[in-house]
Amino acid sequence: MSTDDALDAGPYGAPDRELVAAAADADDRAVEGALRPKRLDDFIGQPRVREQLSLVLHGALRRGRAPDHVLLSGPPGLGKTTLAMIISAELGAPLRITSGPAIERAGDLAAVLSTLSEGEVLFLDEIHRMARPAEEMLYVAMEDFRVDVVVGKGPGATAIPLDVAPFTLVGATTRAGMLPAPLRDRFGFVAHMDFYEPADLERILHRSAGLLGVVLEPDAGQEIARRSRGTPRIANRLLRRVRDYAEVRADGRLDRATARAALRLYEVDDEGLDRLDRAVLGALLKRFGGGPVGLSTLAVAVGEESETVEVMAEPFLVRAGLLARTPRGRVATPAAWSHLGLTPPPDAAFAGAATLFDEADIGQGGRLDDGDDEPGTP
Ligand SMILES: Nc1ncnc2c1ncn2[C@@H]1O[C@H](COP(=O)(O)OP(=O)(O)OP(=O)(O)O)[C@@H](O)[C@H]1O
Repeated sequence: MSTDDALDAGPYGAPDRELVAAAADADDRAVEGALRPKRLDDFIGQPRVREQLSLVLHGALRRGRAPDHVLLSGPPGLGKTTLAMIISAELGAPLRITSGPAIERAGDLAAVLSTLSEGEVLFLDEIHRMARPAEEMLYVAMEDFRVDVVVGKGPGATAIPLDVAPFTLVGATTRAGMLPAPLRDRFGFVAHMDFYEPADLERILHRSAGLLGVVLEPDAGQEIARRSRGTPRIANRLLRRVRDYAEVRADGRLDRATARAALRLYEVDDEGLDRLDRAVLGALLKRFGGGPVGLSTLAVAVGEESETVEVMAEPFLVRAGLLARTPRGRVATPAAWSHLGLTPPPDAAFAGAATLFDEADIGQGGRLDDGDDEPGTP
């Protein structure tokens, strides 16, 4: 098997997206649910978001009113769903969960909104993927607690206004830049969630190990945290894989040697890069000489959707200082070349020479020209 094949294949020869994919198998999802912190005090890391949110919630509780609508934005697996559940728990209010892709028509949203009870928290995951007509209905509902249901078609169509009980919308998005401004502006509080520090991930891992009933040795915790791409979901998932390895192949102890061996088996490298990250970097360096190259060209080269590369791989690669988004396309940094053990050609474009963008744009869907229309892009 060539190195590239090895990158493309999982431990059993099948494509291995398990460690990074947002969709875990049913078992993993059940465990993931059990590991969620239930109250704001148990939520580790993100101190700014926690403090700001705490003020929003406690201010509303003191006034006895529903709090402002909340938008949570950031890369997958950082705890947006967990925070939505915490908001409902802190308010002592019921939680209704739906998602943008499930709302294909305005009528789907009207059905949800018209059955909300007073004070209910509505969690709308992937809010940027909701149908346009539903978005317009949502603006009105957020502001006036009313929906206009249109009956009939053409000139005879009439809008029947329906009252909606005062509710709190918690929207979550990996691409805040894709939300139309009128929708974004109707959120009273926007929380930008950032990747976690390794020390916070270590605390999350020890808490999770306690809940799973296993003893995680401190240096193993450090090792897993360092390779978790700043993401609690990945940290918890790696912990479960290390536990499997310890139980099946070793003496059951979750120590550093076992953690290292398990992570090697699952193709998580020293910096936490997984198969998709390395495939993206590999294509950028080996096929496009380090860039600049457009996002969709890069995505085709690794056999993925542009959105998968943009949401799942890029934010971390940017954060790790391996890739930069520039107006002309994606560019590898010198660190990317050395990470893959390659020597840059003398004419390689380096990110340092290009205009860099604020990290807040990355993963929030900040619209940059991805350079796809650039003449000469392969
Ligand atoms: N701050 C935290 N402290 C402890 N555990 C956390 C924290 N944040 C997230 N987790 C854990 O990480 C897992 C993923 O979190 P969650 O599902 O809330 O992420 P998400 O941002 O909603 O992801 P997605 O956008 O992919 O749905 C959960 O099982 C939860 O246990």
